[in-house]
Amino acid sequence: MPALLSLQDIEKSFGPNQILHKVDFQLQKGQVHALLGANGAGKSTLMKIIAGEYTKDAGTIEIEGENVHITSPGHAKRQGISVIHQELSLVPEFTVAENVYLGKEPVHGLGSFLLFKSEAVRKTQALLDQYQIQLDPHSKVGQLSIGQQQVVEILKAISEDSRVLVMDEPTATLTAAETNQLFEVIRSLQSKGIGIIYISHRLDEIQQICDHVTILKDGRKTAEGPIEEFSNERIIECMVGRQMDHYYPNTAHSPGDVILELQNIEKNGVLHSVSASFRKGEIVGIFGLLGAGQSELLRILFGADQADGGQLICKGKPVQIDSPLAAMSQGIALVTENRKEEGLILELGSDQNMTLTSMQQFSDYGLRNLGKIRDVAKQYVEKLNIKLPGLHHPVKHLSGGNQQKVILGKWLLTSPDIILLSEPTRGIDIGARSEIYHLLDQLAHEEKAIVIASSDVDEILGLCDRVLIMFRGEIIAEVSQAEASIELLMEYASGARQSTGVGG
Ligand SMILES: Nc1ncnc2c1ncn2[C@@H]1O[C@H](COP(=O)(O)OP(=O)(O)OP(=O)(O)O)[C@@H](O)[C@H]1O
Repeated sequence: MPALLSLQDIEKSFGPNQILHKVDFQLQKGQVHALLGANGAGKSTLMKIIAGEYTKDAGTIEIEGENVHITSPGHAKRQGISVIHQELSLVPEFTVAENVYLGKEPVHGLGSFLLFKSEAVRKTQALLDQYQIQLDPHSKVGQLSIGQQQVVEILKAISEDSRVLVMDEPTATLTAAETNQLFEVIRSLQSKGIGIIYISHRLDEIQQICDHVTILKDGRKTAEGPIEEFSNERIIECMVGRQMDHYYPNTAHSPGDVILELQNIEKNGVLHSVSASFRKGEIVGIFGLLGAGQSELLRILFGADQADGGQLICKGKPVQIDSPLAAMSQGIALVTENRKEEGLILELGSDQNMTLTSMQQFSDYGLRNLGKIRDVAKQYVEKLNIKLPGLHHPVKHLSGGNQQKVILGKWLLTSPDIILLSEPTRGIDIGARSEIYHLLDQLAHEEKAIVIASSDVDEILGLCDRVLIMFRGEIIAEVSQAEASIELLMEYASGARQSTGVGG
């Protein structure tokens, strides 16, 4: 039987840079096929070719044995190929059914429009039944969770008879429970013969949901086969080209004086009586499910949002942090989750982007020291393993993960005393993650206070000296690295285990 989708010898260049080199990829019916590779390896470029967003320079594409020449996104859709992007394209004011059948409504006449609406509900319900998905076709999409909204996107794709679904980091913004629900939907699609190309940097998920892997490195396929043949170690080796002995640094820190103290921080409806203290030279994790208040807390500490009550004490003095500028003058930096929106000037190169925020460091008598800028940028490009054609190359052309690394580099360069990070490795490949963990460890040894809010349990357990766990806007427990385990963290974070009465 021919493969559902077969790519052979695909090549693609942008200007002088060849991005894909004779890449082969075969997707079978009912397969969940992981497409893996470090940031910049070429995964998105390959997917954009099958989605009709880019045209290939060479190679062939076959769908169920038939040669196709995909010319546009519309054409790819008609061939049964759909991409579920991270940024969803739904209309929040419309119902589930209206969103699924959006764009297919009749143009003329109220009568036929009303008929269309009831037809849309009927057809959506039929799809929900067919795939055994629990969702009300009448619900307004804006009121659904992100996980449910993603399911609506999937329904939209299958309503158009998609046979190939590309999912790009589908769980990046999902809670653990939503991830499990998504996996159930994926299994149901799989059982009906739909093929899924699954892109993710989370190896635990890949082992759980995928049955086949293809790995790219620098635009070349380095390995392919059933998931059973791939341990995490082997996957990493194929991705980064070497073994990784010490993924986490695992060095002991010796925390010094308290540098930042939070006393009863309140934010109406979001945070309740949050007290904590952070010391020089330690890495503290803040763990909670999505919406537990951890990112809001960091925004308040950085002055991006204002608290409604409570007190902050920085370096022994009560302080008012009412703007990011005020935070920066106290030596506080925040690497946010929305790195793309908040972080880059797309037309500028990585050197400029990384050094803009810490310009004083790179100026001599008011003039920019271009040599210094270049040297420091180069150093961080190496440290963070940023893949780019050149330091001046506009960051808009970098892969998503590499853009994130540039922003991370920018903040690390401001030489802060207190570094707050929200989901610091989301979208970042495994090799670079490890580099970042080692860098943060080194910064802790240089007496910086590091605070990481993350929903990645593995990262919290592997990196942090102690963990504060948030549930519904409160810190309900504090556990040391020695005590922490996935089960314990999840029990607290889900509310199944009660508070240990922390505070202070
Ligand atoms: N439109 C473009 N113009 C120039 N270069 C591009 C363009 N799109 C992608 N590239 C380059 O192609 C390479 C591969 O990028 P791609 O986005 O395919 O990587 P990826 O494997 O999806 O990475 P990530 O995990 O970071 O998303 C990168 O070096 C990127 O700079």
